[in-house]
Amino acid sequence: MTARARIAVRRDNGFDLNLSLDLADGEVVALLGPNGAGKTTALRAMAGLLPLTDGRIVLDGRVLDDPADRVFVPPERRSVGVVFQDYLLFRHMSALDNVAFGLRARGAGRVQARAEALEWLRRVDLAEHADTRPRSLSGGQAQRVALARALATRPRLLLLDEPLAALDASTRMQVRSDLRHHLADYAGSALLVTHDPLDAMVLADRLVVVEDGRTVQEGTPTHVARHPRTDYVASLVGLNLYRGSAAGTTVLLEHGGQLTTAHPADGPVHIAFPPSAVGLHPREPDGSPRNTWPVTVAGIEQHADTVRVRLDGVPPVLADVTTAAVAELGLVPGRQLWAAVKATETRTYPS
Ligand SMILES: Nc1ncnc2c1ncn2[C@@H]1O[C@H](COP(=O)(O)OP(=O)(O)OP(=O)(O)O)[C@@H](O)[C@H]1O
Repeated sequence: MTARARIAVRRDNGFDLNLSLDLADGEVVALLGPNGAGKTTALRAMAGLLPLTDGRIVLDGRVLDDPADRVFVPPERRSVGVVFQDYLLFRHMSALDNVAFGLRARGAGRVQARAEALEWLRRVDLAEHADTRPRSLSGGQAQRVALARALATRPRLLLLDEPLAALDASTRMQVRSDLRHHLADYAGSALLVTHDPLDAMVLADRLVVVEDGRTVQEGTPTHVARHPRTDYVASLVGLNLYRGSAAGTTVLLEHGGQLTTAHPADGPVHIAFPPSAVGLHPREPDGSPRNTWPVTVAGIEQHADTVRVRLDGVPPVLADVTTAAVAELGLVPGRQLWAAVKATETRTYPS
């Protein structure tokens, strides 16, 4: 285990963070949660930018913060690299000097620091921009300089605070994929703070979902996606999630309606299916043993490749459709349709 932390921090406004985080060697953990959940607070505590109120942070067997024992190792003496949301590059320094800075601060000589910095810029494909100042770099390039700077000191723990948030959608996809490769090559552990589920799903080995200062769910992305425990997690990973009571393959939903599932169960369950599993029809579909019910379009949102349609009904449901279907079905708020979901597309698990 590289890092083991129990983080308790109380902020001036009464916000109270209390979570445990363990990170194994080479593991990428995403801290996922809505605004104000406490993700950045947790990351800042790990970095040493915010002292713990209570708890303990241990990295490679070394105690970094333990208020009860009056131990506090300052940020520059922790083997921790940080990539901030806005990168915090030094504007008056070239890309090369930005990367060399951390190495210099840790005692490397000027020539050696610059040589190593250049090597890191090469790894992130930016050697030709070594002399460029941050303001002349694109968002994606600045992000890579920030990553190179954080990795150059070979930290045991890499902290990334919304590392893709400042990028536009198309750059983001590419940088996300690059980042995934860099993280795969990185031997230490990484903690990624994000409120973007896709970043978390793509980049992390494990998700820790935080709401209001507490962990609400933890697990591999697949597990969390299939077994979301809260509405937030369900909507986050794009799942329709209902609580209900199962009797065989019939689930009576807590807030009305019923669904048929392919997997018999008994007692309280969660039942979930992805928005992509929901078919929308102008009239009641006949024949097949499906779940069908009348719905009304409540809202339409354009996503990367699909359009997500929010539908009122019993139960309410999210459906992902193609842009073509929006026109074909005349999808506008208020439009009445039928939703259909195959029993085999649903998943149930004990609640
Ligand atoms: N510098 C600060 N001083 C006092 N309270 C703060 C400070 N920064 C944040 N907080 C409070 O701490 C709580 C958690 O904020 P934090 O930034 O950690 O959440 P977050 O999950 O990272 O949210 P976001 O996704 O918006 O960055 C909030 O109630 C916030 O108002």
